[in-house]
Amino acid sequence: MQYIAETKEFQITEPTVVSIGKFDGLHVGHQKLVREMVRWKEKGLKVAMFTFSTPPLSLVGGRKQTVLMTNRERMELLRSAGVDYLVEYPFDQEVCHMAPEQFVKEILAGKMNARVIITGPDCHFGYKAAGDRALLEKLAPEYGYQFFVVEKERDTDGAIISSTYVRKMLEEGDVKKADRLLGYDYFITGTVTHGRSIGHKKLYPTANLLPPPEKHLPRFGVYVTRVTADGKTYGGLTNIGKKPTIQGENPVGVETYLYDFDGDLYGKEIRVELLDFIRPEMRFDSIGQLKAQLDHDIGKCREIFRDSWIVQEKGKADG
Ligand SMILES: Cc1cc2nc3c(=O)[nH]c(=O)nc-3n(C[C@H](O)[C@H](O)[C@H](O)COP(=O)(O)O)c2cc1C
Ligand SMILES: Nc1ncnc2c1ncn2[C@@H]1O[C@H](COP(=O)(O)OP(=O)(O)OP(=O)(O)O)[C@@H](O)[C@H]1O
Repeated sequence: MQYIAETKEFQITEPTVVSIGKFDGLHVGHQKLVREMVRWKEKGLKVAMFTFSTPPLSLVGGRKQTVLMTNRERMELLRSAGVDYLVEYPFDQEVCHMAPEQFVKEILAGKMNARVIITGPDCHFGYKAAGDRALLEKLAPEYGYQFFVVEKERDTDGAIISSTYVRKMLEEGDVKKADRLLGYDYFITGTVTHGRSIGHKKLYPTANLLPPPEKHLPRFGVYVTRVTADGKTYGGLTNIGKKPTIQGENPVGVETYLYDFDGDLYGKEIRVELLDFIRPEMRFDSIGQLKAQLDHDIGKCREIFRDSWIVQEKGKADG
């Protein structure tokens, strides 16, 4: 896949099938759209995604806008979905003020070399987001592309799947639903760092990671997780939050106890996939009480991994 980021100076010469959007999380609705695009490969088109690069922590209405995926994670998922070109266009004043027709002419038909454009029904682009499906349809003959709309994929209860909806489910701690909407298990990756060493002295040893500031985190609490570290997969129990039992202001951390692991992960990159919500993060009156709760949580969840294929299956697949 060719990754074209932070530049406006590019020209795709191969004919393409193009879509526009944020594609945050690449949920099952996005995946349906991408599958429709990939079908055009047999007709000789390359799959090209037009997205805007999101600054690491953008402010929307004065509120920090977190994302399901960092730009790098999105790039990796789009690559494995079969995308040939990923354009992360700088989101600046010029493009914000571009007339919709000019956007179609210069960017979609021009730089992206679109012969086919596929979007959802609510696609918007250009100045004041005035460009829409009607305009794309109208301009198709003039700029020599075919235009198709993919209907919105819905959840089993009829709700339209969107990145906003997935973020909301995570905020409510409903990771099972979020995972279903995403079509894969929501994950957080990062490098294992040193905590305050209270864990291995008084509690349990844990692998701590500080998530990137833009990463959307679920409700603070304890989650059953699958952890990949050093090419191996482990069952885990992960606390996401600020450890209110421990004095002082702690940064938001993702801290995992790994089952059947005895080793050192400091400095290594790990991937923590969220499978189920166990309980909210709580403030205990003493470390002793927190320890009693951890004994209980760890014991209870060991059963989940013993009875389940979750970790073993992944282990087999990894060879
Ligand atoms: C499974 C699990 C559940 C946890 N639950 C809580 C909790 O409810 N409240 C809390 O204050 N800390 C909780 N913690 C965090 C502990 O306070 C933390 O492991 C300990 O302070 C060690 O931190 P350190 O690695 O920085 O030394 C939990 C940790 C784990 C692994
Ligand atoms: N559920 C869905 N089914 C099919 N296509 C979808 C679905 N959701 C979004 N799309 C399409 O994917 C493209 C990228 O959309 P975008 O990432 O902006 O959507 P979104 O998930 O609805 O995000 P947000 O919640 O931020 O509005 C658009 O063409 C959009 O219409």
